[in-house]
Amino acid sequence: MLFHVHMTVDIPLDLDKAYVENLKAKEKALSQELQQQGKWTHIWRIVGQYANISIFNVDSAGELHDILMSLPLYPFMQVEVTALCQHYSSVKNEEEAH
Ligand SMILES: O=C(O)CC1=CCC(=O)O1
Repeated sequence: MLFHVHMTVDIPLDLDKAYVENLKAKEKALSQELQQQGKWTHIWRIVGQYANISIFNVDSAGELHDILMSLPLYPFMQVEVTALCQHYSSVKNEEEAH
């Protein structure tokens, strides 16, 4: 199942800098692990915002939920999830679309 996920990060300015850098490093490591596994297939920075647009390819909505909850920066994120399915005009088959 494909999901479009819009993550907006808002970290309080008074948090300890080392703590924040550690969270970001953990976030990056987990994100890259999930990308290597083919579960987090795209991540794009939204220009001018501390936000990203990502595409996830997971087995279920529940799996996506668990992944999002496990993100180290999750407590400081607003997350909007949109479920995707194949458009009838798409020239790609479902596998290629991933
Ligand atoms: O910086 C962000 O957009 C938040 C984030 C998600 C994965 C990652 O490495 O950073």
